[in-house]
Amino acid sequence: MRYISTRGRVEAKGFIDTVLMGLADDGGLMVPEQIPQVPVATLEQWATLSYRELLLEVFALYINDEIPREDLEQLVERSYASFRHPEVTPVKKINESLSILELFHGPTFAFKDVALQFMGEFYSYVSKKQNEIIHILGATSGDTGAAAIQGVRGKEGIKICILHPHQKVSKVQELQMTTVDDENVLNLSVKGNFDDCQKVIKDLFADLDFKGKHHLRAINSINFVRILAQTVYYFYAYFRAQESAGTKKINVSVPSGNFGNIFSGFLAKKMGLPIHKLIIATNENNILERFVKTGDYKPGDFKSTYSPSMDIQVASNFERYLYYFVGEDAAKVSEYMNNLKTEGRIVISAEDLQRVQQDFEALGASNEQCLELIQKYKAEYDYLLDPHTACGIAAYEAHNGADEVCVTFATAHPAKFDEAIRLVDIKQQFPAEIEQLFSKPQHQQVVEHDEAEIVRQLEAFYA
Ligand SMILES: Cc1ncc(COP(=O)(O)O)c(C=O)c1O
Ligand SMILES: N[C@@H](CCOP(=O)(O)O)C(=O)O
Repeated sequence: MRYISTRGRVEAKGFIDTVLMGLADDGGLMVPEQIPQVPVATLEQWATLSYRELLLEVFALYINDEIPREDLEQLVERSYASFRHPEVTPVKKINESLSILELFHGPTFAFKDVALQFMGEFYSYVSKKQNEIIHILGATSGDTGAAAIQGVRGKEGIKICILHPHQKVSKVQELQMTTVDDENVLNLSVKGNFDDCQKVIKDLFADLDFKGKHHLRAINSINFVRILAQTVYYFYAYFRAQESAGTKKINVSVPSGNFGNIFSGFLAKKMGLPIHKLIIATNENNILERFVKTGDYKPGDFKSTYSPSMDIQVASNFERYLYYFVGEDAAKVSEYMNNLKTEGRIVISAEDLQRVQQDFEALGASNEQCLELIQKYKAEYDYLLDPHTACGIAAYEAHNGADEVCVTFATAHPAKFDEAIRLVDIKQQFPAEIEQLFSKPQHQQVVEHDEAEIVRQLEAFYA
């Protein structure tokens, strides 16, 4: 398998080089040259595999022989040894039409651990095997940063710098990132929002001299390996839902911001997994909902909500979807992305919108809906939703049809977002791993939203 850029101006690469490249050198995102197809007979065989076995099968379709099978098995073992649940991502049945895929059993209690524990091991492997310098640079609205730091803290040959928006992440997210005292970790708390942080890192990755000089590597979902690792749990969730769905169609409802998680579902669907609808759940930052309903992709005003990890206007992975939407025409993607830059929007025709709506439904939940659902599910099912998952439930309730079942993704543990949980007078007990963070000293540099200042910090750190 070779990988190419959505903008068509990068020579095809193998898997390891694609991961090391992160953002494509022409500013696009890397995608596989062809999406591997999984026949129905293979899906039937995969249906009983464990999470780890499934991962090996999915990855085998994408990495050729660049990582020997035994090495991959060890990477997988090490990656998921830190998970607190033997199934890695268990599925809980809530009622006849709803199950919840719990993606928060990793070390930092959010879905990001699933891909980033693997990525930490992968970078460590490549650093040792190929003597590569790994200087990670990432942006976070709270969860990616915590998971990435946890995945590589103290690892030889690796340094990591994470930009997070100052005072716009939850207290637990901030503590998870900033109480780490390993010397290979730098936290920059940027006076701006997540979109500002993401733009800075995209600019720096697009500056090929800077990227090359400092050996910059990406951990955000601009990196294709993140997408691939997230694809595995779509298969796992589908197979669990299938066990009791009978003849009903299976939907997934996915709390979304940067469009990485749901794009992994789109990829799984394109590989042949017969998911019926991909339901995009956002909060009041509802650019994705507006696109699915009207065909107008236009960043709006940034809003701070109770689900801060999804406070995102510019959804990074939307470009990967566009690539498939326009029939893998890189010139057309470049034109659309240029429109976004110069005119501030991408508009598609009513006819094309119907194609979008064949795959996707969408809902942007309000802050009030989010709190109501946290209360309702606690009262009716004794299940405590985190506010992001509550947005997923709102979208499931709005869009799941009578002959359909839905797996809603629980993307974070409620303990990470106690600010919202307290508003509905629910007192939760923190897991010990989170409780102990409150007594630790924090390490972070607060910086202006100023690229030159951030560059100075990075040059000193990576030297
Ligand atoms: C808890 C949580 N839910 C949902 C999302 C949205 O996922 P994505 O950015 O992949 O769309 C994020 C952040 O990305 C998150 O941290
Ligand atoms: N919500 C994310 C935002 C970054 O998304 P990514 O999937 O591109 O890493 C976060 O928690 O940081």
